[in-house]
Amino acid sequence: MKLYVDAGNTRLKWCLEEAGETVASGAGVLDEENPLPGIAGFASRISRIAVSTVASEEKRERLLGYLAGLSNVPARCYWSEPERGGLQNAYSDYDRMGADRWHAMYGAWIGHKQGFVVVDAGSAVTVDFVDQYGRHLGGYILPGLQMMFRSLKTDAARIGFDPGQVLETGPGKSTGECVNHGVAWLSDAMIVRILWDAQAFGLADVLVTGGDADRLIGLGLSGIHRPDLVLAGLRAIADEEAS
Ligand SMILES: Nc1ncnc2c1ncn2[C@@H]1O[C@H](COP(=O)(O)OP(=O)(O)O)[C@@H](O)[C@H]1O
Ligand SMILES: CC(C)(COP(=O)(O)O)[C@@H](O)C(=O)NCCC(=O)O
Ligand SMILES: [K+]
Repeated sequence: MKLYVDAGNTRLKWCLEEAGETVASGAGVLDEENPLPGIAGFASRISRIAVSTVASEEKRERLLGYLAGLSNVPARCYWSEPERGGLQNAYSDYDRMGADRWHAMYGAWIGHKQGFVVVDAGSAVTVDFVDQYGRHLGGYILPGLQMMFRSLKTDAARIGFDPGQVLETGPGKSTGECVNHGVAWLSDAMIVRILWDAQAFGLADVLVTGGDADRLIGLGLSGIHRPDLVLAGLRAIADEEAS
């Protein structure tokens, strides 16, 4: 069985694969004692461990320590690359790109050769454009939903509100509405712009991943929901490296 781990800034996602099929999957939190709840029963059958992470070095080392205690198989971390299988990274400092972005793009590239946008709505939101020739045209990094709520709460003394999963974008008539509608309104504007840019660059597909993907889709981001996109790219790369 092969274990794939996507450790983001908020949550860790994992899946176990055998003969090309996902046999188990789950999510956890890196800071917790067991960051992969549900994995223990499978530990003795693990034959490969591949990790994609954007967490701090300290957290990554703690994760590797946990994995070393779980299985004798050494865990290997996979990072951003300049090129793979015709997909070309736009960064000249390619190793500065978050591994999750590269793995998500590669996961998309495998099945979407007509050009695509990857929108990863995680702790931060990332948007990456790839054309039909596999050229990464570049991307954007924006604050994520919880990050925006947190900064409004902590950096302004008189903005009191309960953050909500609000899809209402009309002008607010209370602090809570102004914040919740405001954040939805901002996301709505981003969505319009993503769809506009996808068309302007001639990209056929929009792939949406990350914990807040449903929210963006609910706000009108018409795209393909691929919750597993980072893991799919990581899996393909680890397979290629092993063959
Ligand atoms: N069970 C959950 N725990 C934490 N955040 C969640 C959960 N479900 C959805 N979310 C949303 O997902 C976002 C984090 O997405 P995720 O893709 O897991 O992030 P990352 O890859 O940065 O760890 C949070 O901002 C939050 O709004
Ligand atoms: C932009 C990110 C924080 C997104 O990670 P996430 O919010 O999904 O945990 C991550 O991809 C990252 O740390 N990137 C490094 C900078 C870069 O990609 O240019
Ligand atoms: K992510």
